[in-house]
Amino acid sequence: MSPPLMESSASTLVIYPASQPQQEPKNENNGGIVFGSNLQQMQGEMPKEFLWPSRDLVDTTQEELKEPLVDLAIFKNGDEKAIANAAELVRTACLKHGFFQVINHGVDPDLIDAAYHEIDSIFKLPLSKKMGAKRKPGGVSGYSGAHADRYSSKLPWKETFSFLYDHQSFSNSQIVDNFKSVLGEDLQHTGRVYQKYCEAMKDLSLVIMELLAISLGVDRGHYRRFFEDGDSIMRCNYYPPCNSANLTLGTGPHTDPTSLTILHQDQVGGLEVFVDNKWFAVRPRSEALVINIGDTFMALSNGRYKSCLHRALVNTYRERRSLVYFVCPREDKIVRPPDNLLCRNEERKYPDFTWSNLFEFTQKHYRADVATLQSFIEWQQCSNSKSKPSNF
Ligand SMILES: C=C1C[C@]23C[C@H]1CC[C@H]2[C@]1(C)CCC[C@@](C)(C(=O)O)[C@H]1[C@@H]3C(=O)O
Ligand SMILES: O=C(O)CCC(=O)C(=O)O
Ligand SMILES: [Fe+2]
Repeated sequence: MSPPLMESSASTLVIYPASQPQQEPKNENNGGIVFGSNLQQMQGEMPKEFLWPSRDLVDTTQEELKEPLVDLAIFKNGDEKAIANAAELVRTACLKHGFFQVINHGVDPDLIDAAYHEIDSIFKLPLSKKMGAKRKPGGVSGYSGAHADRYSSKLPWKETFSFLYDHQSFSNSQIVDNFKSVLGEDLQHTGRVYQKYCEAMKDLSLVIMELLAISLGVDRGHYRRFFEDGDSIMRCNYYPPCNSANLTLGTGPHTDPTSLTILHQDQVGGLEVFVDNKWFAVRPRSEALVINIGDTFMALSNGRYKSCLHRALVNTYRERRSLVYFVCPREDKIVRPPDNLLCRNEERKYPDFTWSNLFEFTQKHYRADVATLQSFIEWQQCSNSKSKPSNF
């Protein structure tokens, strides 16, 4: 029996109750919502699973944040005074909200364009093909339609495709191989584009790590060395247009559990950051990359640098895309601030943890939100007790 479609006129998505509930692990949604961009636009009332509480929706100021634009050309010129000035800009932004943008970052604009082009190659695939590449429970890699297999409420109005990037892989075709195996030979070129994109992101992330170290006054190479052998995550986001855009969110309010996020958004706009108790729009700048501090870097700086609280709105008329590279350490690395960051008698804000533990927490026990790190620390502390915090 084929599933009854709740579909209507032109373009973007279909949502249908599945005919048979599938065997899903605990916390996985059995409601049968399937969200696919290449099918038909649902009309009428918004399914209740996509409704977000008004406290998460309101208060957008429409104002743009005057965040610093950090010019990375200084690293090419080697002008130490300019580097110190840039580090000061970064420090001020990270102490306050954990967000800045970089220009002259060295990533080829044609590569960014190609990466956008390949977002379409992925999401315009038939739904059956995308479902064949579906993320496995407990892992982050693969296709996800509205995270409907994981959650049953506050579904994000988006499709995502994620994959891991091992900084130290001996193979220079790890992503090409991954695309071929999960999406087929036809997506080989897409894999090649993202292979190059991730290589460029890795190089850039290490430059930013150096700038962060300078800005915190620790050994300049400390964070660069810490992340050199990391295991990062690349995610392509596709947000279909939504005729009830004011009732839902593309990505709900959250801080990234990862270390540093390097994000490019298209010209539609929708990314917002929370500063001084208000949501501010981040103006899309094609020449810039957005940098967010994540929870793991907040811990590495002993809480000095704020993990950036942000969200993504959807648009009534236009589809939106973003390219997100989440910088992560190697999974078994102990996350702890460098000794020479801590002043005499300064208390540690967070106990030691490994990235693999925090990652697992976000995939198996907790839906990343505005309080992930604190909830993780409490969970770790009482991991032998029965009352573990959970927001599932
Ligand atoms: C460790 C991770 C959890 C998320 C994927 C990676 C990096 C960022 C996280 C995420 C994007 C933060 C917002 C909520 C989330 C559920 C999402 O909307 O996609 C998060 C990711 C996830 O668990 O899939
Ligand atoms: O699409 C965006 O602009 C934001 C996405 C985001 O915050 C995320 O994927 O973590
Ligand atoms: Fe994010």
